[in-house]
Amino acid sequence: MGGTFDPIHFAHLFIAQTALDRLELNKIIFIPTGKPPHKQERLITDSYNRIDMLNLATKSNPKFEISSIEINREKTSYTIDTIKELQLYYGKDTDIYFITGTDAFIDIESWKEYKELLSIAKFIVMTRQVLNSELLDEKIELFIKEYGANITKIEIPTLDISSTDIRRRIREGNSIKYLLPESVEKYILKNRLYID
Ligand SMILES: Nc1ncnc2c1ncn2[C@@H]1O[C@H](COP(=O)(O)OP(=O)(O)OP(=O)(O)O)[C@@H](O)[C@H]1O
Ligand SMILES: O=C(O)c1ccc[n+]([C@@H]2O[C@H](COP(=O)([O-])O)[C@@H](O)[C@H]2O)c1
Repeated sequence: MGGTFDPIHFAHLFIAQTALDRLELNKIIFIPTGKPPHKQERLITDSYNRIDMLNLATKSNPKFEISSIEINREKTSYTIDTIKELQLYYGKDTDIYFITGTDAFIDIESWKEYKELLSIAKFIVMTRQVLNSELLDEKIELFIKEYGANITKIEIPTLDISSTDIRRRIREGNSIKYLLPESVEKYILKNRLYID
């Protein structure tokens, strides 16, 4: 599961656990982006802080792992490069799924080499609000027909949590309690993240 995770919050953890359960996966790998292709207009928090928060949030779940493969890449993080690297590492007999929310997936045609990506990677797409669900379904159908894509859409209860909202709350001096794990909340306060 790729993401900026700036910071990780309960919706991320919930969709990861839902994917794990529904598809009976062996594990979830959280892959924080190094230089995200679609978020270059804003300054992303240092990768070591985002990794620290991921560690705190996932440490109680033995099926959750974190990978630094995108962080360690000098260049922009593209999902196609990540999938190819993972496929090489785990071998052909391992099924690898890329987990994403519908808000990210609906723009996949703007991703690097998206046609090839859709043909080599399996996707798990989690519903998220702010979405034209008819358009999404049309796209999924087209991708399956045109590129032989393997896409599993999972309907989840709407979770109105985002990293953007959490950062805004901190800037405005509001509480972020119950939107993310307490250990992550404490880490953010201690390290004075997102204050300006
Ligand atoms: N509330 C949510 N419901 C469903 N999917 C989510 C939710 N929050 C994040 N995701 C998905 O998790 C992945 C990683 O998300 P990301 O790290 O960009 O978090 P975000 O909350 O969307 O961040 P930001 O607000 O900074 O854009 C993306 O595929 C995104 O669609
Ligand atoms: O590969 C691409 O071109 C590409 C473009 C946009 C987003 N992604 C990936 O999609 C995931 C979710 O992105 P985001 O911006 O919602 O955090 C994250 O792993 C990004 O690297 C990938």
